[in-house]
Amino acid sequence: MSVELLESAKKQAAFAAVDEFVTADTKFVGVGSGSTVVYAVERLNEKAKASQKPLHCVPTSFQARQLITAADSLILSDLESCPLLDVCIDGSDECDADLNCIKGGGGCLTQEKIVAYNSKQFVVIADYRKDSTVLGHSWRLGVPIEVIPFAYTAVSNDIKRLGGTPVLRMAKAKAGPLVTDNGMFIIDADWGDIQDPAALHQSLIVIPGVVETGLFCDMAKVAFFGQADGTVVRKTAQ
Ligand SMILES: O=C[C@H](O)[C@H](O)[C@H](O)COP(=O)(O)O
Repeated sequence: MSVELLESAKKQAAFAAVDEFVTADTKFVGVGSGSTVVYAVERLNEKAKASQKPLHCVPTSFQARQLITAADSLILSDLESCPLLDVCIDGSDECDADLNCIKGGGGCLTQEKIVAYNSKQFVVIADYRKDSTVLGHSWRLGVPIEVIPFAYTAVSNDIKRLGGTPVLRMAKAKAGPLVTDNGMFIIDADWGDIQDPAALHQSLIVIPGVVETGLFCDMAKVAFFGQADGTVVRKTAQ
């Protein structure tokens, strides 16, 4: 599939989600991170401009903050000012049949989970490649796990004990590890097909040094998947 068609699939998904979940009554929106969210912000900005009503947007990353700031009709906000959001719209690296997600492929996950948790609705937008049945099946880069730098070897050893294969994520244009928006490292850990993502998350989150995992379980109720043919498949959690 061409890059143009893939981008178009992302855009269709993002526009469909914003059009359904951002209504005249919507005031507070969580803005996810990644390449698909760029189109959601474009649509949010169009809606805010057309309605002339304030749309307060809480970012989930430095990237999201920049997108909101660059959009001339959106109001940049935070969880102190807006502790409960109407909706959070975010991308995903893989989504299973129950709409559990793997997130963090772009290095953002902890702020994303906090914002999604503090939203009345969490809506996923993605292209068709992310639509899966079992997590870990199509996303082969591993589950992103954000860790305190001091603890990364200890956490890696615990991940091995849990049957995973941990890899410290390295930066692209800097020597050494990737450093997240929170000053942390990311370990990508592969388990192959993950039959019980909630149980795996629980095993990981109790390890000292783990800040958050990229397993978003039982959070999304609706997902929009842009297709290669320009249509959008809307799925609800089973
Ligand atoms: O770290 C990045 C975030 O979790 C993204 O939402 C996720 O990687 C999906 O990104 P994209 O829309 O670029 O596929």
